[in-house]
Order: sequence, then C-alpha cells, then structure tokens
Amino acid sequence: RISSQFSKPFTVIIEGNIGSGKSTFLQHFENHKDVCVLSEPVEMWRNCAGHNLLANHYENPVKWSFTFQSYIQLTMLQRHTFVTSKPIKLLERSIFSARYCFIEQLFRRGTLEAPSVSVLNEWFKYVITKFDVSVDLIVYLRTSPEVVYERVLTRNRKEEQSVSLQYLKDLHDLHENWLFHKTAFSRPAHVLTLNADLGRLAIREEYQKCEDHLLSVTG
Ligand SMILES: Cc1cc2cn([C@H]3C[C@H](O)[C@@H](CO)O3)c(=O)nc2[nH]1
Repeated sequence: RISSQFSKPFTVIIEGNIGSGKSTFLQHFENHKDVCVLSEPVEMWRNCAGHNLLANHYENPVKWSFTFQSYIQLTMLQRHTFVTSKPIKLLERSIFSARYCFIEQLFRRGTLEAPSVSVLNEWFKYVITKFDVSVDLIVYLRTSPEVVYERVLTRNRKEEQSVSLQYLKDLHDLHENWLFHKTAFSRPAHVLTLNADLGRLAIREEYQKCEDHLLSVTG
C-alpha cells in the first residue's frame, strides 16, 4: 500500500500490558522522518482542567473509573483522527484496547458496573462507526505478568504504586485472548507479535524486524 500525503497514513497501534515497553518501542521511531509518533496522552489524563484523573482512578477506582475511561475514550479518538502528512502513523494503544482490555477488566473486577459499561460501550460503538479509526497493523508487545510487574515497580510511576501482580495478570489475559489466542472480541487489523520480555539490548533486534516490516509496506 503506497501512502502519500493525500491518502490516510499507514496506521499502526502498539498494544501491550502496563510496562511492556511501548514507550521504549515508540522512542525507537521518534526521530524517523516518515513516522508520526503519537504516544499515550498520559499528561492529559494527569491534567484534565486541573484534575489528575489517573491518580483519582488508582486512589478510588470505584468512584473514578467511569470518569477516567470516558476521558480516555475521547483522547484516543483525538489520537486516531489526528491528521499527519507523514506516510506512517504510530499510536500508543487505541480506542480498541480501551474497550476490549481496560474497560473489560474493570467490568470483570466489578469496579465498573453494567450501566456504566453500557454507556461507555454505546459511545464506543457510535465512535467506531461514525469516525475513521481504521488501523493497518497491530504490534503486540507480548510480555509475562511477572516481568512487567518488576518493570512497573522499578519505573515507580507515582500513581501506579497500587498496581498489583494480579491486576497485571488480568490485563495480560485480556490482551492474550484478544490479540494472541484471538478468542475474544475482534481485531481491527493483522497482529504482529513481538517478544517484549527481552531485555533492552535483545529487544532492539525485535524492533529492527518490525521497522523493516513497517518501512517496507510504505514503499
Ligand atoms: C486505552 C487505554 C490506555 C490506558 C491506560 N491506563 C493506565 C495504565 C497505566 O497505569 C497508565 C498509562 O498507561 O494508564 C488505563 O487505566 N486505561 C487505559 N485505557
């Protein structure tokens, strides 16, 4: 598929558990002239009109999950519809993982109740039919929960102090069923799975494999 500045760029979403190395992966492409990198708008989630919704979510998930996930859905739509003249657009996560992984996990844990999930789901269905949120490739950074748990502890992001191994195991299973076993939900594009348990140096070869694939599809 040839992408020129008049057609939609080749759009890739990077999916994976918390701590799976998505930011490191995106940094690898940050300065590439043909790639528009749109990382997760965490700073927007930390400051929505002065409110730190990310902190609220982890401090009192039952009270704030709906608010947080509702705002995430909006910010991911803004990312999907961001216009770039570059031939490749890389998104960190997507409106799809928002619904199929994070909202789903909160529902199964009983943090989000059915009425809240129904409203988020109605928005999700409306948005994916009325806006062009199409994707050409999903890169799945596949990890083990124990590995990402260590990384989350080491990274020590202040809002994530309460993230447990079980939380990461639940999220891992949802990513696995969606993207690897393909037994849950639907996938908006072909999935390229990378072994993201690898250490920083070894993972560069995985990224290189992916870079060759990405740059080859855009001619
Ligand atoms: C699409 C999407 C991303 C995302 C991230 N998060 C959390 C996980 C991490 O602690 C932090 C940054 O990814 O935000 C969430 O709770 N729900 C989300 N939904």
